[in-house]
Amino acid sequence: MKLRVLWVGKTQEEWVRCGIDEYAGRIKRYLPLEISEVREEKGTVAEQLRLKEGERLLKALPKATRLVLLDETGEQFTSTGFAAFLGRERDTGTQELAFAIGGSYGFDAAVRKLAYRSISLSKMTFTHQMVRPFLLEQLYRGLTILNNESYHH
Ligand SMILES: C[S@@+](CC[C@H](N)C(=O)[O-])C[C@H]1O[C@@H](n2cnc3c(N)ncnc32)[C@H](O)[C@@H]1O
Repeated sequence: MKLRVLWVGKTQEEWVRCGIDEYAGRIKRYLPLEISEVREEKGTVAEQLRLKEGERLLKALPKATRLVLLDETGEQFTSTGFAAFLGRERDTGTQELAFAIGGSYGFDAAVRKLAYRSISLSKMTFTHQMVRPFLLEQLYRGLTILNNESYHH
């Protein structure tokens, strides 16, 4: 199974980029990972930004992908539960599992409609930039759990 992480807009802070690079590198020891970045839309009308960014996210998705949205209102997992979810996808023939992080205003209806699941990292709202290393760390943690390694306590 291949993992894909999609997000909207460039990573602005160097310290966020360091976290992304660190955990993306670690994940690649276990599974192929591709990061897809789509252009952030400029403007002030939230619906228009969501619509344009949604079109770009959908265009960046290969056809045979299972799409999981990162959303503060989504389903919550423990890290072991998330590892079990990854393991089920890996072991039941999912070719590619894609995790999408929305732009500053989240996702539009077309993206939500296509999604297979929606997951929350917390009931709190993070910036779309901060969620990048948080998600990658949880993917890495999940893969170490599946491999019975000592990272998770
Ligand atoms: C600033 S948030 C957008 C908040 C907006 N109220 C919404 O309706 O989604 C930007 C993106 O970061 C991600 N995000 C922020 N907090 C999150 C959380 N607690 N769990 C999962 N994803 C989160 C989501 O992908 C979201 O689309």
